[in-house]
Order: sequence, then structure tokens, then C-alpha cells
Amino acid sequence: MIEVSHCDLRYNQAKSQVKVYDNFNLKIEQGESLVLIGPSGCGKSTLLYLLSGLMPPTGGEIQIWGEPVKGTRQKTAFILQEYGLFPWLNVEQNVSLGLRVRHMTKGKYKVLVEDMIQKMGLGEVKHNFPSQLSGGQRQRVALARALTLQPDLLLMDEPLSALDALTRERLQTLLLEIWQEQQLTTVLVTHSIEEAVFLGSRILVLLDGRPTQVVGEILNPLVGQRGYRQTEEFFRKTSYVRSLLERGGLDESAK
Ligand SMILES: Nc1ncnc2c1ncn2[C@@H]1O[C@H](COP(=O)(O)OP(=O)(O)OP(=O)(O)O)[C@@H](O)[C@H]1O
Repeated sequence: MIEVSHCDLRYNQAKSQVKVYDNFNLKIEQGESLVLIGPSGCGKSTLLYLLSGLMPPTGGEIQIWGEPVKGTRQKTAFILQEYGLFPWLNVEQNVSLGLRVRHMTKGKYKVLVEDMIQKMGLGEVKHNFPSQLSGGQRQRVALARALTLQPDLLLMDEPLSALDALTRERLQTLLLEIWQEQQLTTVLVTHSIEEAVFLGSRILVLLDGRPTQVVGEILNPLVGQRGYRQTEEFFRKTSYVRSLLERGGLDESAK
């Protein structure tokens, strides 16, 4: 289990401090696909940074599988909003980067990288540079690079937001397949209600308060079922998430 216990997080700004998290608690079970949704600035990315170990909490503790997080971990993969690809490396080199950094020999990583490139449908563009790829292809390269490292926790910050609607749906399906096949624990940030309900086995709706509050926690047991997007239950869940977000907005303006 992943446990965020009594965490505080404050940012120093020009003349004040922003208290984003105050005594925040969260548990994530192994194999869950947790989605974070909420208005801009409510603290979604900050929570990912805390889980990644890139940013220590100002108070409290985070444990992953019983181990306190004290900096980044090899088994946590983090996909950022702008893909994080190196423009001077081609697809193959970008995908193999993590393995090379870990000093895996070329003989070993070549096979793994080629497998992943094929799985992600990048075979035809493997010698291309990021500038020669579409947004969807770049996103698949970022995913491929993360997955070659066989993470046990995959964090994603709005990974599909820059894509056109159809490419986005295709990649949502790919993410779902990866999550189901590998029983990966994932935490994904999105602004899209449909994406949250399509991908999240649990959805946390956050409110832009100071500190951040969880205004809704929705279990979504049918996630991953064939044709889920077309069901009444899917529609019901998206309406519910929307109503929580709207109520959050109303509360905010009533302050
Ligand atoms: N490095 C920083 N220094 C100071 N304040 C910050 C810093 N990073 C974020 N903040 C503030 O903390 C709050 C939460 O930011 P965060 O990026 O986590 O929100 P978010 O929900 O991910 O937003 P978005 O949906 O726009 O990406 C915001 O008010 C933001 O202005």
C-alpha cells in the first residue's frame, strides 16, 4: 500500500506562504488506478511531486510498500505534461535512456527496447527525433520509456491533454490495457471528466481551497469493462463527478 500520512506542503511565494496540503491523508492500494481531478491550482501536480519523492513534504510522511519515501525511487515512473523527451535523441535512444542510465548492457537493453517499441506501435518511427513525431507518438515514446523500467508505480500528469480527441481515446485504451495487463499501480491527473471515469478505478475530486480538500471519492468498479464508455453507469458517474466539480466551484465563489 501507498500511504500519505498527515502530510503538509507549503510553498514560499514572494511575500507569503501557500499552504497546499495540511494534515493530508491518502491510501492507495496496490493495483489501483487512482485519478485526481479538480480545478486548476488545486494541488494535483503537487501531490504527484510528493508521491514521486521529487519534493519532500514539509510535514508528515509518505510510505510506498512500507518504505518511507526519501527522494526518488527507481521503481516510480513519472510522466510529465510535456513528455520530457530529449530532442537530440531519436525514439530508440529516448526509450532506452533509463536503462542506459542504469548501466544495463546494450545486448540486454536492445531486446527490451525493441519489444516495447513494437508494443507501442513505434516501429516505423524508431529512428525519428521528437520534432518529427505527432503528439500521440511522442506520448507513446514517453510511456515506452517509463515502462521499460518496469515501474511498480506510474505517475502521470495530464499525459494526454495535448492530443486530438481520437488519438486521446486510443491512448486511453492503451493506458487501460497496460494497467490491466501489468496490474500496475497508477496515479493520473486529468482535467477531463470522461477520461477520469474511463481510466480511474477510484477518482478523487479535489477542491481548490487552502489547503486542498477532497470533495469526493468515487469508486468505479466497472472501469476497464468492454464498452464501458457507452453504458448508463458511465454516464451516471461522469454526471456525478461534474456535479462535485460544479459544487466545488460554487463553494469557492461563495467565500
Ligand atoms: N514552485 C511553486 N512555488 C510557489 N507556489 C507554487 C509552486 N508550485 C505550485 N504552486 C502553487 O501551489 C498551488 C497548487 O499548484 P499545482 O501545480 O499542484 O496545482 P494543479 O492542480 O496541478 O494545477 P493545474 O491543473 O493548473 O496543473 C497553486 O496555487 C500554485 O500556484
